Amino acid sequence: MTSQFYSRYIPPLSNATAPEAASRPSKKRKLSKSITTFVPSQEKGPVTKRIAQDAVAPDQEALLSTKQDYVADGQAFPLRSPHQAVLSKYEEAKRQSAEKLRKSSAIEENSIDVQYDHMDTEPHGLESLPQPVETHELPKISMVSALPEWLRSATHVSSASTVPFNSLSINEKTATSLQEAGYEIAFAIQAAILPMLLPGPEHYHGDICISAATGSGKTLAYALPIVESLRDKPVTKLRGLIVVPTRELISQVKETFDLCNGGSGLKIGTAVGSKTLRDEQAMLVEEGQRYDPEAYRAEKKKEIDEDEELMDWDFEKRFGPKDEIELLYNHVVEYTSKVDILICTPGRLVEHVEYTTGFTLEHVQWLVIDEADRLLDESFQQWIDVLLPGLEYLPPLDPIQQRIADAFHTLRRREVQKIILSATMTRDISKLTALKLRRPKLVVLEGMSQHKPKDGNELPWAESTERVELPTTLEEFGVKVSKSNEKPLYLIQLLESQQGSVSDKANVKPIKAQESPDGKDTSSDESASQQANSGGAGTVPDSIALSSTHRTLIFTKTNEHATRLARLISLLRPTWAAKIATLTKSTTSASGLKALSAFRKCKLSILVASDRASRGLDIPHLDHVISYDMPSNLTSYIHRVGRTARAGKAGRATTLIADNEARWFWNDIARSEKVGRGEGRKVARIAMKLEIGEEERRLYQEALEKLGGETQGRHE
Ligand SMILES: Nc1ncnc2c1ncn2[C@@H]1O[C@H](COP(=O)(O)OP(=O)(O)OP(=O)(O)O)[C@@H](O)[C@H]1O
Repeated sequence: MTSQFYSRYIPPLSNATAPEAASRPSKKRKLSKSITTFVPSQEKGPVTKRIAQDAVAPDQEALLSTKQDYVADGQAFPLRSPHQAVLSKYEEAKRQSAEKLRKSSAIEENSIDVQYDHMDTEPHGLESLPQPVETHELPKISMVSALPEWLRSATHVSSASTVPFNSLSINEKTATSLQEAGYEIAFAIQAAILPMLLPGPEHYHGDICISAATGSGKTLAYALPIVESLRDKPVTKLRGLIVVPTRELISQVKETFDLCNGGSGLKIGTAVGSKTLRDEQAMLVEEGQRYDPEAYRAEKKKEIDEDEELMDWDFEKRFGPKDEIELLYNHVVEYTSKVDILICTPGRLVEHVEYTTGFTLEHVQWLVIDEADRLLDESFQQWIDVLLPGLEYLPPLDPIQQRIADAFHTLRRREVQKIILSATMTRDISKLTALKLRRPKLVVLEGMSQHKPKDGNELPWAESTERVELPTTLEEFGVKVSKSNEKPLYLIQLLESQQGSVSDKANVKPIKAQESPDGKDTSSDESASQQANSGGAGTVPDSIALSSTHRTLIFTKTNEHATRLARLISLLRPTWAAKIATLTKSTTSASGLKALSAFRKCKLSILVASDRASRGLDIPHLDHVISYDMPSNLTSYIHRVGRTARAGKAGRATTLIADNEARWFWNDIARSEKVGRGEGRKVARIAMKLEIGEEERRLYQEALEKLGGETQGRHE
């Protein structure tokens, strides 16, 4: 309405029609400039007046056009100041532009009318337009201060604080079996955790999260107290539940439990998924019968339930026919657990909770989640949502117990001791909250390195809990690969370099990283290649045999890459073929375990694996980990290299770095402030000059073609 009103009354700009023009909301107002003019006043002394070019009242305009007087508060004042000349020029310019505007307005009049009909504009005076309220930037909150108190105030354990096992209150039989296995001294994380979990004055009443480097002995830190607490239980019930991410880890964790179990008679079971569910069910739950006339009568009443029939039908379809047991008169079926402790993957656990009749979590007292960050990252059939209700479930009391409970207002609550562990423990509170931890405590194993950020200040104590520690005995190297299509040849040369006697042929030489005062690594490719040994064999070194004691674990980015790389190595070095195996997600459980076992026993020298093998695997005396493909992130790097240099032993980790990966690797891995390394340790650059002759190159091409043909054949 307003705009229509204005459009109808907008006259062409002229002195005579100036009143309407002055009050019309002009599109050009946006462009208007304010001019401050100094005007002397006879009565009040000098006054300052603002003139808006397009908002001049008609009477003012008329006066202004005389170039003699000026208007203030509706009154005309003669201009007498020394600025008169300047003002006159301004007035002349203004007059000319008003003239121009009038002409163009006359032409555009109609169209302006149309535009104004549709414009929702409001008249506006000279007062300043409302501006957005100035906001003050909120003070930055550090990530650490946003964490709950228990995550900020972790208990820090020095890696030097080890104690003999016999100083801890553990059973004599357990101590003996540990001693027989060569375990005399409890590692630092064990020395810290065992008193918190074993009965005694230092026992901690609450859940414990543990962040400690790879190979620091976390498995024993939880296995030992669980066995100690359950060893005297007269009846077998499922009381301990250990959840790990992979099948390979299950058998490894079981070995540690077996070690602690010496003479306790506890039954330790596993749910791996390598057997059929039905076979596994038979191993976990015993079906028997109990004399109970009352329950028998109740059972009879609810027989032939349609829902039950449907459930049974579904069950049989999926798992095969159910074994029916012949029930004696006045007897009911009774299920009992065949295991005290169960080690399982989350997927298999969910299947047993959902489909195994008689499988119950109602007696579980210990829950361990190993490699917690990985398990919490992946939902695995919402395993936590299936698990936790089972751990919170309270069986109904019999009438007498119920009356006593009511009389004393007893609050019934399950107290399951939860232990959450990882070398790269998550501080993601949303993930940890899902575990419903009770009075949680975070225990962090510190490295030997005293971390100092680049500015020389000590990190705030809490912030350092974000760091991950690498084993202090680990040596790390980075090898630049100039041409990524020759990466397999670099790998072969690297593998040959470690076979003792041939090391001098391999043309490998560590380069001391040259650190500039600002911490930047200045060692260039040029300097690297200059320092490299220029000699080389230049022929096909097919006579080089793999050392029978030296083992290398090679990581690739996918299962497919691992399989192809293992095959390519075999094609390039046929004499090695019998000493190479792969471990990937697609490897069957049985063959994976077989390969691992052979690798552990040094029957295999090279294991090519995907990241499936990067978590938790313990291969004693593994010499070398090679990241053939770059790890996807820092966490993955930490776990990969952590397969070596375990339990205080020496170990090496080498990463092959393509040109486009170099910046990320050196900045985010090698020089990351989030990583704690042993005193004075840093990732060393290795200059490796590829020394291959024409014959080797030809063989390489042939091998690639053969591999390509095989892969194609597989996909056809
Ligand atoms: N007190 C000890 N004395 C000697 N060896 C030990 C002791 N405790 C553990 N070990 C050995 O140390 C190795 C590493 O232990 P473990 O696998 O528990 O490490 P971890 O901290 O769980 O590592 P990761 O984070 O990689 O899973 C194993 O070979 C184990 O047998």
